[in-house]
Amino acid sequence: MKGCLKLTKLADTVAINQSGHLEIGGVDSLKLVKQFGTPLIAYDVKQIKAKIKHFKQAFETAKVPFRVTYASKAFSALAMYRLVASQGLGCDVVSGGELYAALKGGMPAKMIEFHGNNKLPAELEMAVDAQIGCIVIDNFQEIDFLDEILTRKQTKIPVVLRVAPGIEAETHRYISTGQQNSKFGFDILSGQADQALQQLLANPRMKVRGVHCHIGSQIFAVNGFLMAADKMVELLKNWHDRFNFEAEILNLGGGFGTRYTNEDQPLPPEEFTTKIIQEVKKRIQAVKLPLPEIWIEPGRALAGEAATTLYTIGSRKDVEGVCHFLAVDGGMGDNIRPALYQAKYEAFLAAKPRALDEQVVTVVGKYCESGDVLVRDAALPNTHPGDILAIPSTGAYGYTMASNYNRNPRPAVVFCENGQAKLVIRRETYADMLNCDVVK
Ligand SMILES: Cc1ncc(COP(=O)(O)O)c(C=O)c1O
Ligand SMILES: N[C@@H](CCCC[NH3+])C(=O)O
Repeated sequence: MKGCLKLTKLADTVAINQSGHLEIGGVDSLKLVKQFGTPLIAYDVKQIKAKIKHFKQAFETAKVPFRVTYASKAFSALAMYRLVASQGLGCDVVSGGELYAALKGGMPAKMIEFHGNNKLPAELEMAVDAQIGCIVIDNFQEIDFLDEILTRKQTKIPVVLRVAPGIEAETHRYISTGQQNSKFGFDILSGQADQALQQLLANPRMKVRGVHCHIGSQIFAVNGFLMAADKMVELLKNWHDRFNFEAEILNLGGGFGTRYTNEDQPLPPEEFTTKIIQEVKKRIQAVKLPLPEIWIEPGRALAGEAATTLYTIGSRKDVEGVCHFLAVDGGMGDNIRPALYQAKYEAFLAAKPRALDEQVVTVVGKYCESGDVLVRDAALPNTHPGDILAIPSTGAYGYTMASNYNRNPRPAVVFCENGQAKLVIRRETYADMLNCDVVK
């Protein structure tokens, strides 16, 4: 492959400065590397703000009551909670650890909702003590745990009931959650959801504010969301007629697909959201119920495309006709997604993003696993040890799913905006990694 045209079309969001280098939030990526080292996860803050604005605008234009709740499992950092809170968003948390971080990050307690299929009693107690906005009830055991806590503390909490709407989302089966055999939420068909609602309505300490569903993640077709909306409105009508229940909130979850490679063509957030809003309005009007607040929970769609990971290229292994491996100084410890979901990414050189491709290689990490692959069949110009490789769209489920496997430290994270870079998570040190080893 000699001097081929670039095989990959760079995303529109990739900025190139006058030196021809990749620029992130107005900062030269090579300068970032000099200052902070690699691997480095660099966010363009303006991109996050723009995504937030587009989601909100869809609701504002439609003039419907709403809340956009950031699914913080996508990227849980104090700086991120602070940023999304400053833009008027709430957040969802799925563990005591995320709840702790959200509160420390300045997210108002009332703007937090708590998800999870096995919330521990201690986590529920933490949520009750903080008086968060609502607990999303997922199963019968949780009702019992929560009831015990509320009775002991002589207090109340708003709750939302999560159901599995029986929708098969078109995505990887590991990240599909709305189908009947999902581990999340109450099943509708078997009558478990009815039973849960009746139990909650009879409990004076839990105020049922609404219903929730989430069909899965990295979904491109809006159809699944529309089907879920239909199912949920049908359920609300049924519950209104049978139990006199009026929902204040209809939460349709997150899962909006984003661009990792050229193959991904997501609808813009405002278009996607507008279609969902229209469907809910139409269905609610048809059954003559008052329109509840519509909530959505984007995670990846806010954080994913905004970050690029910068790596330093190291060794390579070529066996003609057999394999071509190019290794970088990170890997599955900072991005497990290719190994876990066969997720696809693109790569280019930070110093010359538009240079002609000369080779096709498998970009691998430095971890002691053959599955430690970052990009399969990456078309790249000729590379040399020390060159900086950029992998875009790494802002969601990268850092939060990172590990210390092989005692490799987690990378640093910077927020870049208007030509300024701010370190928001420092690089882990070898000493950090021994913090929990109590036998020295
Ligand atoms: C309940 C819930 N809400 C929101 C999300 C966010 O998903 P995504 O990051 O794909 O938007 C998830 C993750 O799949 C989830 O489980
Ligand atoms: N972690 C997954 C998504 C799961 C979302 C949580 N339910 C990913 O990287 O795509």
